[in-house]
Amino acid sequence: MLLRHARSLLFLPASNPRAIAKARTLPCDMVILDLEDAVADDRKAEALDRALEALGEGFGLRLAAVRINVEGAATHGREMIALKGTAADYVVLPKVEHPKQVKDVFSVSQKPVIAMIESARGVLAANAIAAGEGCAGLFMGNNDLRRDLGLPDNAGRAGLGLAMQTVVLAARASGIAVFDGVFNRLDDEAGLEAECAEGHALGFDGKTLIHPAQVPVANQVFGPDAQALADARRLIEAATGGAERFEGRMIETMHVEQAKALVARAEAVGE
Ligand SMILES: CC(C)(COP(=O)(O)OP(=O)(O)OC[C@H]1O[C@@H](n2cnc3c(N)ncnc32)[C@H](O)[C@@H]1OP(=O)(O)O)[C@@H](O)C(=O)NCCC(=O)NCCSC(=O)C[C@H](O)C(=O)O
Ligand SMILES: [Mg+2]
Repeated sequence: MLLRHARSLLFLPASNPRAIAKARTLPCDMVILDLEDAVADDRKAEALDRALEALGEGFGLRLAAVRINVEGAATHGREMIALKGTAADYVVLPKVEHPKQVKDVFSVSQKPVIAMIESARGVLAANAIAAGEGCAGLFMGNNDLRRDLGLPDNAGRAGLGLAMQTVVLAARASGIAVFDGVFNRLDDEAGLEAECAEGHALGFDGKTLIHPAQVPVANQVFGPDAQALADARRLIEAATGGAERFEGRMIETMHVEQAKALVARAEAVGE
C-alpha cells in the first residue's frame, strides 16, 4: 500500500507484546511500534528488542513503522542503526524542527522518514522539512503541539487550525503524505468520528490512532464511501475532455483526476 492511501495508522508501545499480537488481527493500514513517549525510560532497550522481533515476524499486508526517540536522546543513535536492513517500511521521527534531523535519520537507517510536527518551530519549518531529503510524510503531534503553544487540553482544535493547515500545505507542496494527530478520549466514538471528519475536510490522508476501537472509525471516514465512489466512477465514464456539464455541475480535467485518485484509493484499501 502507498503511504498516502493509509487511513488508520495505529501507535502501540513496542514494549507491549499483547498489543503487538492484537495489531496483527486489526484492519489498520499501518502499525507504528513506539519507542518514544509510550515507553518508560527503563524499558527503552527492551522495547527496541521487541520491535525488532515484531518486524521479523511481520504485520501481513499492513505498513510497519517504528517511532524512534528524538535526536539527543540516549537511545536515538542505537535505534537508527538497528532499523537498517529490517522490514520496517518507515521510521517515524518525533519533534522535528529542521530538515537535517530527517536527513540524518534517513542516511543512517536507510528508511524513508515520517516527520512529526509537534512544536511552533516545527510548524514554521514544515515546508523545508517536507521538501528535505528522506522525508516521506508528516504526522501532526497535537499533544506536544498543544503544550508548546500553551493551549488548554480541553480547548477543542480551533487553536491548532493554522498549524494543521500549514502542515497540510507543506506536505502537498512537496507531494508527500500527511496525517492527523491522535484522539485521546478512548470512550468517545462520536467525538472521534467528528475529529476524523474534520481532519478529512482539512486535507489529511488519514489519522494516527492509539486504540483498536478507533480503527474502524478512521477507515470509514477516510475510506471513500460507496456513494462518493459510485459518483467518481460515473464521472470518469461520462467525461470526454474539457469543460462539460455532468449531473448539474461543471466538470473539467482536474475533477476527472480527482475521481481517478479516489478510485485508486478505494482499490488500494480494498473497498
Ligand atoms: C491508551 C492505552 C494505554 C489504553 O490501554 P488499556 O486500557 O489497557 O486498553 P484496553 O484494555 O481497552 O485494550 C483492549 C485490547 O486492545 C489491546 N490494545 C490496546 N491498545 C492497543 C494498541 N494501541 N494497539 C494494539 N492493541 C492495543 C490491549 O492489549 C487489549 O488486548 P488484550 O491484551 O489482548 O486483551 C493503550 O490503548 C495504549 O497503550 N495505546 C497506545 C499508546 C501509544 O502508543 N502512545 C504513543 C503514541 S501517541 C503520541 O505520542 C502523541 C503524539 O506524539 C502527540 O504529541 O500528540
Ligand atoms: Mg508527541
